[in-house]
Amino acid sequence: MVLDDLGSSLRGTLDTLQGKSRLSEDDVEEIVKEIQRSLLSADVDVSLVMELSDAIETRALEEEPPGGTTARDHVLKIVYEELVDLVGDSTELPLESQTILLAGLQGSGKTTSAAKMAWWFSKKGLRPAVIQTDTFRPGAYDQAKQMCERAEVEFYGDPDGEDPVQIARDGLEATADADVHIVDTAGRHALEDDLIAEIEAIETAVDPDRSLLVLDAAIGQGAKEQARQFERSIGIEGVVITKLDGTAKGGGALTAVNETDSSIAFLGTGETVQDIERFEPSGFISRLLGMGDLKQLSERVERAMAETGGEDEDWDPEDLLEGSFTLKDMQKQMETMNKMGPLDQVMDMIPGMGGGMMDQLPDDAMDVTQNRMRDFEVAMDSMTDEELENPRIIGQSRVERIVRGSGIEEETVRELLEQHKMMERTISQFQGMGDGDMQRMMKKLEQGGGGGGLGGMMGGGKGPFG
Ligand SMILES: Nc1nc2c(ncn2[C@@H]2O[C@H](COP(=O)(O)OP(=O)(O)OP(=O)(O)O)[C@@H](O)[C@H]2O)c(=O)[nH]1
Repeated sequence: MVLDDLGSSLRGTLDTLQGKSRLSEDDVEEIVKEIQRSLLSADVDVSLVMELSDAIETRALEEEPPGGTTARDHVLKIVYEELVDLVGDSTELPLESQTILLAGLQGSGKTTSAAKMAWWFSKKGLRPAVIQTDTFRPGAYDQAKQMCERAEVEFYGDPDGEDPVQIARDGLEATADADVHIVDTAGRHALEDDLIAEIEAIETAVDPDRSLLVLDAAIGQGAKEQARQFERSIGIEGVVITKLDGTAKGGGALTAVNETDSSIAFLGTGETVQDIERFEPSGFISRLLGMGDLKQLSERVERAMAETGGEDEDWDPEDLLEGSFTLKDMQKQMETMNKMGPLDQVMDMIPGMGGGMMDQLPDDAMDVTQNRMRDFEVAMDSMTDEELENPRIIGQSRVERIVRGSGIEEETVRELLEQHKMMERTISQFQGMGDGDMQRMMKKLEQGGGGGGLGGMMGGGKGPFG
């Protein structure tokens, strides 16, 4: 993901400041060098890098750390603030009726992003429609239609149409009842004159409230020229950076933002329609620096809760804080987690568990965890309602029956029961807490305490990463 290397190398450098209360010039020089190296290797424009590193250097040397602040925290705060400043605010996107035009080169992810954005607006309670005007790439129509079906949003396209401008006009008319119109356009391998002429004509026809440039995170310095041309022809209000789930560097996209004097609107983090995040500078940089992103996490939890809770009227997540924590509750929690997306993305958002901690995990740790969760679910499917409600009654003979019924190894079934006990203990600590206690607990989490719950799922019932 963008500047990923910056996060881990910076953490390493900052760790050498542990215990110091003041920064020396050498310390600052070392940190600034590390930041420059990471940003340049992530394809961030040289002048941007110099601007940022100068600002960090000046502030780190001149600003007095507030009393009681360690040198490490002081410099971390400065780096955080300057990076937030570098990536800029997110593109303004009022939750109201609007027309959005998507532009970009072939394969940048426009069609995928159109469906994802429509899904995102639909989750915000608006009625979106995607209009596909790509008459250039065979297959674009079917792809857009299928993705919109998956996103459960309205779609307009004309597989036999030859004039993209006419399709755009017809599309706006046919979907007049929708609030948000997202107009997808054709891409080309390179910025050719006919692509520019076509998109200008579409822009004139649909008169969008905002035009967004879709950029693959893998784009390097080429982003600059591309951004400049699109800016000149249609005006760019925001950038959508796609494929951030890959190994791409992302620095080129930051350059494009700077070049068009625009901002980042959305981040694409996978191939399915839900893999989209609204760009939030502070959360994004926190995550990058391994400080978690509570806002994205709570959005995901809420969405997943709405989906899992909605299917089962007997289950209310709030009950967790009252009655006993049963295996059924645990099963629901696991379903919720599955709906939240890949575990590594989720863990990155948990304060104290992202960044540095993730780096220490072996690459296959996440697969193991996903497999473990699947095994747990299969084992639970072989339990009776009585056992799920009251796991304490599960003795040796019941364990043997579950093993026979599910085909899951006895050791795994026992691990599941252990895991449940551990989570039950954690939940019981939350029970009976007042709001003030809750806030203190959240604060502790923000400062890096793990705890049971989600983290407890990671290890063999021995706590986070055990
Ligand atoms: N991993 C990953 N893949 C993505 C993401 N966004 C798009 N893709 C993939 O990138 C490829 C190209 O995406 P499209 O949406 O077809 O790109 P496009 O810009 O519409 O392409 P044209 O219509 O040819 O201009 C597809 O295989 C998508 O599945 C993302 O955020 N992550």
